[in-house]
Amino acid sequence: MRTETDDTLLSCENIVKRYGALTAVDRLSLQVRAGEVLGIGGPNGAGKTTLFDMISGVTKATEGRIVFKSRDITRLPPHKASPQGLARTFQLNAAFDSLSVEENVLCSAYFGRANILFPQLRYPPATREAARAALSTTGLEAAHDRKAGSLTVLQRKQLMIACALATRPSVLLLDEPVGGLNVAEIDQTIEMIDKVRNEWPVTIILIEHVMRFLVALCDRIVIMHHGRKIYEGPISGLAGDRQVVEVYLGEGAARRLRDAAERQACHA
Ligand SMILES: Nc1ncnc2c1ncn2[C@@H]1O[C@H](COP(=O)(O)OP(=O)(O)OP(=O)(O)O)[C@@H](O)[C@H]1O
Repeated sequence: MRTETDDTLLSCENIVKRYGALTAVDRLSLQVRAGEVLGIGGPNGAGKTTLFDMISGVTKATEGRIVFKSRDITRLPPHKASPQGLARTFQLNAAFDSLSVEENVLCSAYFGRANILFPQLRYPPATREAARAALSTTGLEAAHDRKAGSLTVLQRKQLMIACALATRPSVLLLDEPVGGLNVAEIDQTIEMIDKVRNEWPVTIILIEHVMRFLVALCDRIVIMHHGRKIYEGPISGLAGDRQVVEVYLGEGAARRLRDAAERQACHA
């Protein structure tokens, strides 16, 4: 069933990804509206990263169609998807360790923008401005000349987000942005994503297991299991969904989630 509306920015239509006999994503359909923050959850191996891989062109869908800004992007490779307005981060560090923070962000801002392998000695002013704004939003300005290899885990995650932002995306895909961070760092990242929302005209899709992060930021959530969508709706409905509790949350997490959603509603 198509539920596309006028403000649909990205649409996945019955997409499938098979790796040999394994079906990692199984006829998944999804619409993302301009301006929303959509969370994607689900157990390990559910197909969440594979979904991001297909949208960002890192891997090609076996079947189905991905439409972005009314254009079929199903077969676009990453260097062509990026200038269209799609950017992503990865679960693990994806920076050039021997380059500085600023050089990493400049490389990203330039990615896919010109038909030459190496930029001129001087980047165009628009590239420099995008890099500067991305460093400012992510709080990395003071670390701009540090080598990426010397950064803390939190700073590396901030750098991946800065690199993605510098491409000036319409849709930003964040793959486990707080995985491995402590509570204070998770709170700092929530503040940063809020800042991204306020300062950049961007729609965000994020994969995360940390429920308080999802509760704080997401307008809507999709839960995947064995490559399929088993839940789509508000976070407040998750703890009452029997299948989600059974295959993903468990009773304890469902209770904590209910409490967190109530606290969030009180503060809203
Ligand atoms: N390149 C690949 N070749 C073969 N199988 C793959 C490949 N990439 C992913 N898979 C398999 O596809 C399934 C879905 O993997 P995926 O990484 O998308 O899950 P996930 O929901 O992101 O899991 P996690 O929460 O652990 O990151 C898994 O069984 C995984 O082993």
